Amino acid sequence: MIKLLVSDELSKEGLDMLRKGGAVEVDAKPNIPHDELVKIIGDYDALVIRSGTKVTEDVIEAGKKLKVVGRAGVGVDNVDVNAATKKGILVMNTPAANIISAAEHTMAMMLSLARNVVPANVSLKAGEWKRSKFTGIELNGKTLGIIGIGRVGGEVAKRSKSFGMKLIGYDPYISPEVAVKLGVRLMSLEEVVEQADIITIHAALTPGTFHLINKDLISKMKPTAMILNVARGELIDSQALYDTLKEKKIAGAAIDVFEQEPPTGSPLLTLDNIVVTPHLGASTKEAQEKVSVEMAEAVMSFLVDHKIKNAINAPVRGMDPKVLPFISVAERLGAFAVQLVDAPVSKINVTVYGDLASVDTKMITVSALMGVLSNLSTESPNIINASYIAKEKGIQVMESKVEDSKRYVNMISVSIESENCKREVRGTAFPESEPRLLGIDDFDLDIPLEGDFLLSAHADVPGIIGRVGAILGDKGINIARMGLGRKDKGGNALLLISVDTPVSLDLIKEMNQVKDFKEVRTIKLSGLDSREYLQF
Ligand SMILES: NC(=O)c1ccc[n+]([C@@H]2O[C@H](COP(=O)([O-])OP(=O)(O)OC[C@H]3O[C@@H](n4cnc5c(N)ncnc54)[C@H](O)[C@@H]3O)[C@@H](O)[C@H]2O)c1
Ligand SMILES: O=C(O)[C@H](O)COP(=O)(O)O
Repeated sequence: MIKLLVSDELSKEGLDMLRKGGAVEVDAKPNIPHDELVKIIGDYDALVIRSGTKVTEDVIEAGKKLKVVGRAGVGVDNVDVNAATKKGILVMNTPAANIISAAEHTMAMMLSLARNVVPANVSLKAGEWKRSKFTGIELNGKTLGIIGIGRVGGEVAKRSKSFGMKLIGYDPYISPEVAVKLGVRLMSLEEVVEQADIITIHAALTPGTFHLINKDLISKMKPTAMILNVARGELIDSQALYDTLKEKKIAGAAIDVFEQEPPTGSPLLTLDNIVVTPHLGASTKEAQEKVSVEMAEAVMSFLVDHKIKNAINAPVRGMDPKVLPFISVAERLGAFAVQLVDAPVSKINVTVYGDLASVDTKMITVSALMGVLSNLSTESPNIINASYIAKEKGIQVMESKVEDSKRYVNMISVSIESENCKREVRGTAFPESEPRLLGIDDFDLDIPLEGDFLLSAHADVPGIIGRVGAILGDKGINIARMGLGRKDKGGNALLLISVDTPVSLDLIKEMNQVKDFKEVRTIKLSGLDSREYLQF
């Protein structure tokens, strides 16, 4: 039975969905201490989390059976994605399910800050009636600086525009067209910080965005300006923010997220010009239902049907459907090619020809690599860790694209180099048919790319096929199909026989001694035939 652990609070709807059908045994242990998680994670195939659980390297190492980490939410900065990738563990999230809630919370924080809602509430409840003390500012006509104009930043832009705000922003990765559509004038980070009346941060936390808003930038803010952070605590240098607020060098801040959560003992909590909430951006009934249901669906369909959705560390995002039938072709070609070389592989070149040359073919390269590594590695390569394992083994991976595919609409070539040789195999997928092998080195063939083979390179002399047939017949090995290729009459020839039972290595050794045979090999693809292919 597949076992799944939920280690943060997940709404009932998601939990019910995970438990529906009984295919998966679900344990919910919200807020489990880290040490306890490390102790028990070895029993589980899947882990579902929110931002509370830290999926650090020790969790990944201890997760011997772990296949997937599902983040019910956006940020995966609490997951060591590199460590998961090395181990072939899929990491997925729900990229859009809570963004409206995060944007609405940003607006709530902005309005609350602008109109002193929180201190006025405290004052009135303490028996005071001080109206002028809490005079605020209008958002109308103010300049909002949005740093990080992705999903949440974009939603904040739309809402702020309807409040009559002028929008400026910084995001090194969005296109000018998207910014124009949102009505945001793009400028440098420094200019945004200097010109904005209110700054709101919505970048993802990455090594490159840690303390993006540092002491130097904070010192450039207008003395009347306010800053909001509903993204991640680590995006702002909180010591610099504290010093600035303490000295009243800016008007205020509204903070939902902290460098350390919970922010126990943080000096920020002692200031009266800051509004804080305990990471509530996604804490609405609607968002929690959506993230939990979406994550439950995605994790179940991965565990049960081998379908991947919203992957963080698999090369499937935006994959063209055209690529799909070629995934198993590439894997089989890789597995075939590597069995043609005897020395350690130093280089793999995957070339796509024809129609495929116009689309993203990263999945084809990774699949070919998986085929190669399935014969070289004990580490169970999959689409997630194949590139990492290849790098570890010092194998150089190259990809090329050629628009002209000669005779075929599409073709893939996998060539493998080792110290003393270079071998190449070519193949394709015809519509509604099994993968086909179209050639080996200089020889053209056409034979289904499945099962086990006997390959013979020999002199093009009469009687070879008969001799091979007799040897195999003698051992009770049935020939299923046969492909024959030669370049010049009387020169070199190649025979590829698809056999019903594998040919033993002893027989291969024996045949290599026979006159006229230059290279006899057995090639095994039968392990791949029974493999469950991932769908997207
Ligand atoms: N407080 C909450 O509960 C809550 C809820 C949802 C999301 N979040 C957080 O909000 C943030 C935004 O989420 P999203 O869904 O919009 O993510 P997103 O990936 O859609 O957008 C992030 C944007 O940041 C931009 N970016 C990357 N590097 C940058 C840099 N150096 N400077 C400026 N911009 C940069 C990216 O180009 C992208 O447009 C994330 O940090 C996410 O974890 C928090
Ligand atoms: O990145 C996110 O999705 C938010 O920070 C929400 O985090 P949460 O799931 O812990 O509320």
